[in-house]
Amino acid sequence: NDRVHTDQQQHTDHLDIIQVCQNVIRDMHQYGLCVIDKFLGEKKGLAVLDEVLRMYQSGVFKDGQLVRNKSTNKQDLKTIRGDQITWMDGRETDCSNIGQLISKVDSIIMRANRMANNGHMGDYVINGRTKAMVACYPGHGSHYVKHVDNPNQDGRCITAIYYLNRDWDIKQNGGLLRIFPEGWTDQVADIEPLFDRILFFWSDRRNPHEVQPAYKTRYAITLWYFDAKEREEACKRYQRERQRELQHLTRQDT
Ligand SMILES: O=C(O)CCC(=O)Nc1cc2ccccc2cn1
Ligand SMILES: [Mn+2]
Repeated sequence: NDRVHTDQQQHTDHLDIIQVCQNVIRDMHQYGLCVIDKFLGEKKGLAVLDEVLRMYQSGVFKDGQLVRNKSTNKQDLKTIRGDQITWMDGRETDCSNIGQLISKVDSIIMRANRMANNGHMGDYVINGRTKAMVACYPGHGSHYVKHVDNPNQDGRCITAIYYLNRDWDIKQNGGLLRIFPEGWTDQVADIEPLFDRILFFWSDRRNPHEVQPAYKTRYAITLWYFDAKEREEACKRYQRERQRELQHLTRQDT
């Protein structure tokens, strides 16, 4: 009966995926963002967290964004390091759980993109993504100023962020992600960076967002998915700029 069990299990897993994709399509269409909790389940979530912590201990993270912070009393600018980041493709040794997370996000994004009839999932044709960016906010007030991930059509259409923070108390620990969805006049979306939670949102100007100061180490893994056409255009633009630069340089030489 265990064979039946596994077929049954695969069947429900299959249904879960379809259900998840329908939720993603609906929420992205209605709100431009989508939050899913219990994405991997406790066991697999902890395995991913364990790999991230081991990587952090090994010192591969580089200092990310420099963030200026006007200290209230004195006028000197205290710079608070924002996030520390490292990029990975998920095939690194001893990172198989991070690899499985990436594959699961890929399958949901690609399937949702196929399932959505035209007009939904933004009419994008998703054909690739960046590597995974593993980020850590070391606490003591590190934050990320309000910004747009893709302000100038670099090809990225969906941001996917997987959070790894257990027992996170937003009042004590801060680190809230606040999204200011364009078109929502007086509303914001406050997302707590909770363990085993995944967030999807349109990467362009529709979703300016900020990370408020964190007072406990705060981990997240981010993937950005490309729209085929926008990405192709961006690469062509980049090539043209490179050509112009090179011609300019060679002209200077002659
Ligand atoms: O951790 C979160 O809740 C979101 C943090 C966040 O927005 N990170 C981020 C990090 C980035 C690093 C390099 C370039 C662009 C970037 C845009 N966004
Ligand atoms: Mn961002």
